[in-house]
Amino acid sequence: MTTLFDPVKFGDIQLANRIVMAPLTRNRSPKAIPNDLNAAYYEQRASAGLLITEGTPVTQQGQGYADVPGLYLPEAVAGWKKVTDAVHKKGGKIVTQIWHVGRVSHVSLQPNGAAPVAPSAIPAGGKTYIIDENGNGAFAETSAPRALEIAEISGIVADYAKGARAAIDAGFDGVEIHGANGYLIDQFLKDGANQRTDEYGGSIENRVRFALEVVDAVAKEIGAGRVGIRLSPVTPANGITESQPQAVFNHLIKELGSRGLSFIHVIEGATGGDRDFTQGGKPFNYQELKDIYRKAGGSGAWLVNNGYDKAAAEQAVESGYADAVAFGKLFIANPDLVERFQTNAELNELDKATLYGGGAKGYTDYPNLDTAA
Ligand SMILES: C=C(C(=O)O)c1ccccc1
Repeated sequence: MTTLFDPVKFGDIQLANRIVMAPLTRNRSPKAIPNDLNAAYYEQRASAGLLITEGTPVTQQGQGYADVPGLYLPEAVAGWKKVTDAVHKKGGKIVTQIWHVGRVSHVSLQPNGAAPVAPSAIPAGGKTYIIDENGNGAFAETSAPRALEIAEISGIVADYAKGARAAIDAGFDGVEIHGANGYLIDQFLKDGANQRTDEYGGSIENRVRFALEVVDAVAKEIGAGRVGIRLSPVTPANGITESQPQAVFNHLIKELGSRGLSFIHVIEGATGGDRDFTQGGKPFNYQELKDIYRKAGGSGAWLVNNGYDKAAAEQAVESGYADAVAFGKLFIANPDLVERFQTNAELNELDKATLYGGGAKGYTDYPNLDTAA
């Protein structure tokens, strides 16, 4: 019987175990440049089967929060090299999550203070994290977006491919395309954010077009076996809504089945919240989604996430439903989560006050079993 501690292949990427660190924004890379503290943080967690870094914008236009690391400056690629070198020296594997926030941004973060872009001029609502006029981190309402002109879209698709190339140049083992949590790709997928009347809006076939163009461009650039995608069919994150999520994601996953991807990463329920949350008036069927993917020829690893503990993760893998499980908050507080699971050791408590922004406190100062002894 397969267990969490057995190796697994994510396309071209070989994992030593099936315990994955989920992407986690931590806002500790001033000027969007990864630094030595970031390298230490990821190195501490290198025993994961796979590290998926925090969301990494492919352009400044794709940046939605202050102090997140990017992939669009040469200094940032050099900064990421420190991270990948440190993780690889520990025998770890690491991919970066390539990201464009779309409407979830603020004019102070955008090139020339411009409006954020989106499929349609529909605000996300909610807040984002900026650096205020006094140089302090602060939460601010997201700015009203403008609708992308159709002529702009191919350029953004190319930006993802450039970002993926930069990721490989920075030493990453691959990329995860951020297609979840109400950001740009999710905005195109869902009818609450996408009310376009051209070939990128209206029908389900049109609304998945942008996601598939990004997948194809990134796979062409770095090889499909190094490309995963994160999806969140029913999350309400960042004000996103969809009236028929099962139909949208069944169609998308069928299209992804023929593309030879490394992995499919699915957030079940509301991101960071209720696993049973749904949209469209009926429960979402995740098993159906996976079955359609496999039936369509999808051989990528099936990675699940959101609120799993060790027992639930073991059940998901041992039953054959999931190939691996991603853990977010547990990896923040437990750098050696794999060893703690293996030895049934007590887990560190998460300090919620230090999740975003700041320095080593609540970032690189969580004890591992050796230091705690
Ligand atoms: C990248 C994020 C996501 O996917 O939700 C994110 C961004 C800011 C805070 C928490 C999470």
